[in-house]
Amino acid sequence: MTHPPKTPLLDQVTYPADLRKLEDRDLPQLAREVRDEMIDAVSRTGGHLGAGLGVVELTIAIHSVFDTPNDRLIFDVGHQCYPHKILTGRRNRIRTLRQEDGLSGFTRRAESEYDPFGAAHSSTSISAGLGMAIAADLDKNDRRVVAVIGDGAMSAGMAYEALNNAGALDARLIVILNDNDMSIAPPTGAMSAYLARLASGRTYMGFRDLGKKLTAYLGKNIDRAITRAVEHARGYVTGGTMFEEMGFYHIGPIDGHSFDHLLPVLRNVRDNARGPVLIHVVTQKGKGYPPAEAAADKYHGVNKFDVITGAQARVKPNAPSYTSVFAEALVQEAALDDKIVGITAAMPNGTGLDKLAEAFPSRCFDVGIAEQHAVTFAAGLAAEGYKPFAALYSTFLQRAYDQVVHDVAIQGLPVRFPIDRAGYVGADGPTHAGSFDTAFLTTLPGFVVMAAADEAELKHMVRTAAAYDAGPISFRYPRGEGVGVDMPARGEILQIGKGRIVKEGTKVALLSFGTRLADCLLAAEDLEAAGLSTTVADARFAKPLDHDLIRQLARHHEMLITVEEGSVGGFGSQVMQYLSSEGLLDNGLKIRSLVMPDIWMEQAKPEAMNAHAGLDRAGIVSTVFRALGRGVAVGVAG
Ligand SMILES: Cc1ncc(C[n+]2csc(CCOP(=O)(O)OP(=O)(O)O)c2C)c(N)n1
Ligand SMILES: CC(=O)[C@@H](O)[C@H](O)COP(=O)(O)O
Ligand SMILES: [Mg+2]
Repeated sequence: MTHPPKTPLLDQVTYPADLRKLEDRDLPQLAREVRDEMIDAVSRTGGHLGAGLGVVELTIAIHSVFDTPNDRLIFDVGHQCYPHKILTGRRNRIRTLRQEDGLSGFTRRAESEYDPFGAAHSSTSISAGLGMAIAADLDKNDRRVVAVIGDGAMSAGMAYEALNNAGALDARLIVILNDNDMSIAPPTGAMSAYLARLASGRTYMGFRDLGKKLTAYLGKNIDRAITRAVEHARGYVTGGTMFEEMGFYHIGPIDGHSFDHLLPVLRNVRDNARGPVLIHVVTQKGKGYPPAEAAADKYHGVNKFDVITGAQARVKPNAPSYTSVFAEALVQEAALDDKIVGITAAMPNGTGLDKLAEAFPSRCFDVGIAEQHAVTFAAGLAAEGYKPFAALYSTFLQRAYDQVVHDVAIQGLPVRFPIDRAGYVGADGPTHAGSFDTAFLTTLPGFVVMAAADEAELKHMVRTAAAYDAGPISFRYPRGEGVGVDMPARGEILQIGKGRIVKEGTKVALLSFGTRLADCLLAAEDLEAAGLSTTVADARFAKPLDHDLIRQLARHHEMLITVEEGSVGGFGSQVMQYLSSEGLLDNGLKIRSLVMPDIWMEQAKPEAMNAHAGLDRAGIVSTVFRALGRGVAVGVAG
């Protein structure tokens, strides 16, 4: 175990006000120390490393030039905020990152006045920054607003909606485009190619210097009309960048690791900008840590690691991950059906579609951070007879809800939705929890909504989805590894709308949707030990429901408990709706629906989050005992 780094200069800096007392010549040393501190901290906590390493100088320069927190600084996504947190009074907690009761891995308003806006889902910073800039104008307050957005985040439509509006409002907003030519994976899309051209255009760099001198010459009181005329003239000569065409004064590209570049430009813009400015900085993701610089993913998200070697701690899994089971099953089906195609929104590795891309490069599409486009792009493919698997994390699917409704469900198009990271995800906390997908999909007429109880079930659901062409179909599964069940060589085609009894009993019925089945089986052991004969069933489908199974459970048990790792409004609500409409609640059936509590659950280990939610073995048993009016379950294991 390495010792925390020696940081004599950083030790003098708790807040940006301390940083602003330093001389410019001290800042490179401060950057070295911030980098060392961050590498040591993340080596102990795990987390997002590469992005933060790429913005150490930029973060220092911004806090040095702007009067934060009065001037607002917003980071897009926020995964690159660790240097920012170290410099804004949170260094003493930086080794609690992403742990229960620890610092968030993203910016959070509740955590610090230096975090004026929470993030984690990408491409929101310009919109939020514009709102704050307009608020400053309305308040007749001259505070500055700075939004730092990455090249990956610039691939999402929301960023253009905001640029478009900012240009039209002529708002005093400073956008810093942090261009490291990386998303999580190498970036895709025409914007990425465009930025690469901008960053490499020698002439462009030359003229920029003139542009900067010109800006410096334009004093504080220069009339906006003249400034805009100059900008258009410059744009005309240089062929105008897209950003200038959208009304932004575009500066750069400049070296995002050079204080000689950063400080004069930021001071210049701070003192002279009268309208929207976009500063294009070029940085390196993973900068300053050779293992990260050398890695294909630039150590975007890492486990704990050895600082000396960069080797990440690998816990030997007891079972394959759900993501890998999905990927292998999809490749297997795609080999048998050339109509199967895959779509990811900038998450090829996270969703496992990188495996499909390796096997069938022409049938796998990374559309960038563009979930809305991903879903309607998939709908277009389905309209032409293809079998698109739009693989999205549950939380990111939220961004495309209207596309799911309007472009897929209403038209009944057979788009397949593999929903990964369903349920609590652990360290990424409430912004990434997969809580609402069952609720927002089961309300849609014609949708088939499944959840895998284990990795074998997931394999069946991939095959079932591949074979199902009658309309949209989804199947959810959690982050992490499976339960270790035997796997079939190939999945079976499940009968749509049919669940299964896993264990027969007579008094209590536990009806699970998804991977809570394992805890239901453990709870059944405890209930049997307490003299309560218990049935355990796996619903498999939240839509269409297995009405025969539900009727049977309701009529032949004293109590029915539904269990799901999702919000209210999902599976349990569908079951209650059915029971009430069929009068099956009229004869005294005791029923409880176990769901995620109606709170934003803070980050912790997923099993702890499920325990806090009452969705684990102990929580299920306690619910039964309370419903039966018996004391808290005594001697319950787990
Ligand atoms: C809406 C949304 N989709 C996907 C993600 C997952 N994600 C987190 S960071 C990232 C890449 C961001 O790239 P960039 O903005 O260039 O930042 P960098 O990591 O390069 O600093 C992605 C796709 C997300 N946070 N939000
Ligand atoms: C910052 C971001 O949104 C992604 O990096 C996300 O944290 C990935 O989640 P997984 O680690 O579950 O793939
Ligand atoms: Mg990037």
